[in-house]
Amino acid sequence: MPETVLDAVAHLPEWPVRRDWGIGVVGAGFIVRDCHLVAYNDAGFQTLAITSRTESRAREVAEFRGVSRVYPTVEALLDDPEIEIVDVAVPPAEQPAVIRRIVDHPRKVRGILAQKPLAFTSAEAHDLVAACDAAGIALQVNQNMRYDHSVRALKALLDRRVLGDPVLATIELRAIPHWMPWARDGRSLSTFIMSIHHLDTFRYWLGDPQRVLASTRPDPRTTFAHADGINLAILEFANGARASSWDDVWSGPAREGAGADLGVRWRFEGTDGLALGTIGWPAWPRREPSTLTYSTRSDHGKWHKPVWPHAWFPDAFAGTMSGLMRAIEDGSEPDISGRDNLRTIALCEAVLAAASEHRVVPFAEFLS
Ligand SMILES: NC(=O)C1=CN([C@@H]2O[C@H](COP(=O)(O)OP(=O)(O)OC[C@H]3O[C@@H](n4cnc5c(N)ncnc54)[C@H](OP(=O)(O)O)[C@@H]3O)[C@@H](O)[C@H]2O)C=CC1
Ligand SMILES: O=C1CO[C@H](CO)[C@@H](O)[C@@H]1O
Repeated sequence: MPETVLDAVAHLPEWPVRRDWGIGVVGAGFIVRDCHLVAYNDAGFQTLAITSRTESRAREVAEFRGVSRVYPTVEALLDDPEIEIVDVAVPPAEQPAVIRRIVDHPRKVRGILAQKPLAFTSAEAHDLVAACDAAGIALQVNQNMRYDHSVRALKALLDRRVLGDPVLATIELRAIPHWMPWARDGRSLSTFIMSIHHLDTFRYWLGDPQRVLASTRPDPRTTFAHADGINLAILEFANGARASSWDDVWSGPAREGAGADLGVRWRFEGTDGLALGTIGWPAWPRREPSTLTYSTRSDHGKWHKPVWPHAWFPDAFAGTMSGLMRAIEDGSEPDISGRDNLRTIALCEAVLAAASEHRVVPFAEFLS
């Protein structure tokens, strides 16, 4: 049996050699102000400049978080010779055009960290990956649940086969995302904005599935028109493993006077062991660390309960940036590259098709 005790840093990112790569940020909204810039400051990363659609908002965020340069446009930011990495955090419908402006600029930066979803269709995501390739710019996608500390620690256990052969993985989200105004204009609501985190996490833990089953219904609280609110998905893998996410963005009338039972719980069962996790994000803005508890046949009923102070929001945001910096240093493909993310976008497409057409969808149908 493999050693069942996790090493003390299994839940953390591998850090780059240089932490002072010059970062320029596009967007000055919630996620930049309260997660990206906080996590980068904590990690010792160097955010040199920011630009956004509304310059005054960029200026406010820059002053609040200590970013010294504010530029009126993406192009002005790209003209700054010290900007090596561009961190894009604009609404999904705006993102492809911003990435194309970065790629088309005469001065080529070394890397782009794009938000999830990379795009709302596979075709657009493919175009963006090809454009970054042609420009020689490394593209990383901010699927930062892979850097949630419980999710990452489980991956370390799986890599060491501590739990044996994978049997069943589940993620149960009973939480209420704060949908931004831009969320109403997309092709999809929950699938491409929230479920994408869990679908990507299943790919990180288990690889690509063979088939997808799914069902969706609108969430009774969300007043704007949407098809995919509450999402139930089942993934079938070639090795026999199954994964299922219940993305319950309604969670009952918890905001309307009923008692609330909110949380994100996951569970992974293998032939030799069982792991249970929680993701503390629903407590945001309170920092609630994610947790992991696991036990194997050789533990004779005892549980391992590593404890750490880190939380998905904001700490995991340093991990995805770190992955991009390491790839630039090594000249290798980023760990959550645009190319890898095409498969997560394909999985979102498969879930949407399975749910809306009421059929079992082969994953390969959306790979091209
Ligand atoms: N990985 C994760 O865990 C998370 C990812 N996200 C992603 O981050 C992105 C931003 O979300 P969030 O911060 O919540 O949204 P906000 O609406 O709070 O912020 C969006 C920001 O982008 C700016 N913006 C919009 N269009 C452009 C443009 N064309 N060029 C430059 N700036 C532009 C807005 O400017 P203005 O001030 O004028 O509106 C605003 O500052 C989304 O893609 C979302 O999916 C969000 C939460 C978590
Ligand atoms: O990725 C995400 C996770 O949480 C956010 C805040 O509720 C969502 O809006 C979002 O886009």
